Amino acid sequence: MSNEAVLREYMNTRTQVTYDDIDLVAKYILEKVKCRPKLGIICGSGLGKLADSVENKEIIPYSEIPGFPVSTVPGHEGKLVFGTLGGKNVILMQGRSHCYEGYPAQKTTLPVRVMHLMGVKTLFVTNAAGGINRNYNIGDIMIIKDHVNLAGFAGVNPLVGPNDTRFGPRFPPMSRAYDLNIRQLALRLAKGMGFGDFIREGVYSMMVGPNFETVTECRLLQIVGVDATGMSTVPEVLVAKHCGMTVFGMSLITNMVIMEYDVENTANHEEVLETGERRSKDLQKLVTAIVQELELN
Ligand SMILES: O=P(O)(O)O[C@H]1O[C@H](CO)[C@@H](O)[C@H]1O
Ligand code: HPA
Repeated sequence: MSNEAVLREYMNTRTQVTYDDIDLVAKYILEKVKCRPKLGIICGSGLGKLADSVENKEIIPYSEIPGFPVSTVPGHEGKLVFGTLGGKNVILMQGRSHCYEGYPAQKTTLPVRVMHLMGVKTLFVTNAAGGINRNYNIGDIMIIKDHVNLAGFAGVNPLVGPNDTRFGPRFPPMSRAYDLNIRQLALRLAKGMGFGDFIREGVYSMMVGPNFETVTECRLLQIVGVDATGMSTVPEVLVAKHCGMTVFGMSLITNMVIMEYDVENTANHEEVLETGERRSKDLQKLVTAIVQELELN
């Protein structure tokens, strides 16, 4: 059996993935590409077109990477795209996996730890989300200033389990998860591009899904100060902060959640993908401009 096959079989049988396992995966990927990225970008539902802005692409499908979770959801292509964006070396995840697909939170976030061991210091997370804030509109871009880990209230947290301090501390702080400097930069650039009418800053919450929320759940989220809700991102941010990364996040408001009982319309994934398609050029422009101005450490 080739070394690659041995690694694949080994990773597929792991229940508790260790630091050394993740290091093997990081080294496996680095052997396949020339690019050495300092910035990672995760593309949410229907937002994979961000990869169109990447130059000098080197692509690896997730299915070829031992131990990598493969997304089963439409709108998540499942490719790692390396290259340059805004003059910086980046690794872009064209699609993500989610806990509702049946993956434990530790597995959905494995790519973040892999990026960390590959030398990535800054992580951009993007997602499609339902608007809770009644002042928001479909197509708004929300810079994430904080999150509520509702999944965590139910015990879904990728940091549960033995802690390896080579990644980070047992009790990581989470009060300043989303980098203020990048948020301010993004806001300034968005306004400069004429996006002032649809750029927002707000709080994201995550429930596991896969069902969309009930009316009362949405009303509850509104009461606690949530502006937009989804089924991803939070586990990735927890793992990224745990290993000391700088994090920046944006939600595309793809639909407004249903807040009235007994109305006919319902949330649906098709609308989510359509809005992603409609805003994809603006998002590409904004992300590229932010990356261009960013000082990466
Ligand atoms: O969070 P991303 O991956 O953007 O996807 C969002 O869109 C899907 C629902 O339409 C859910 O997976 C939700 O989390
Ligand atoms: O309304 C929503 N709820 C949860 N996740 C979502 N992802 C896109 N829209 C939504």
